[in-house]
Amino acid sequence: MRMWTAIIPVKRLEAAKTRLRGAVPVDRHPELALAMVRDTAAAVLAADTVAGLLVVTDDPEVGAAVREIGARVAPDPGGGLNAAMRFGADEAAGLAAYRVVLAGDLPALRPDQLDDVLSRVAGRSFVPDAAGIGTVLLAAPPRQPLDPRFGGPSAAAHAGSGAVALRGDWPGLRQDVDTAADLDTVLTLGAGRHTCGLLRDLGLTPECAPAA
Ligand SMILES: Nc1nc2c(ncn2[C@@H]2O[C@H](COP(=O)(O)OP(=O)(O)OP(=O)(O)O)[C@@H](O)[C@H]2O)c(=O)[nH]1
Ligand SMILES: C=C(OP(=O)(O)O)C(=O)O
Repeated sequence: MRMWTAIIPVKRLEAAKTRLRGAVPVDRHPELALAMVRDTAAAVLAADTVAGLLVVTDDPEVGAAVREIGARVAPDPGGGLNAAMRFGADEAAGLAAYRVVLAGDLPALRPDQLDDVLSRVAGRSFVPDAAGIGTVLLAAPPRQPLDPRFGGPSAAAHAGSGAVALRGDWPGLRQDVDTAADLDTVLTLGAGRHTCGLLRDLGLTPECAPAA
């Protein structure tokens, strides 16, 4: 089986998920951002096709949480999301590896969905988000630069740059959480245990992913 190095960029928690503010009480907001990162990272590390996970972040709490489950941490180079992805994939992981970059806000991701996607990758490829506008995953085979074009209508930008769009039945993978409405959808898809636990603590009744 082809083994992938996964990369997840994560902003500092105090600056993260601004469009999601108000979905939970303000004092729990950083905790929600962290819970989503932890669930995304755990699902990635549980995938059979993934050999290792590198998280690009300057946030000490995120760094400690993902190290605890076996991820490596690289510092944020500055310059925004695409710079962090490029650094993680092309420099820290290195061009010799199979590299896949994912957003850190996929709390309903399931390992088998990631395995299914990665088993289909031939050249540089991406998975559009649930709305078909953004991107949740970009993969590059060895020797091919990642060339990330995240931000705004990035699905069109990735297609325009020659990446292949992969489509399949991967609802957890495709559901990133940018807004309160996205969080509602995740409640029905089944969030991972950290996000689920936090939401339950807040009195909500989320569907939860089966224990790994
Ligand atoms: N390391 C790093 N990660 C980033 C940066 N900007 C965004 N990310 C991460 O990239 C992923 C997708 O980003 P967004 O969905 O736009 O998340 P966000 O920037 O926290 O959300 P908004 O504030 O609502 O725009 C998340 O895992 C973010 O934490 C950055 O400058 N550096
Ligand atoms: C950065 C992106 O995501 P979001 O819309 O979740 O910020 C993107 O899809 O390119």
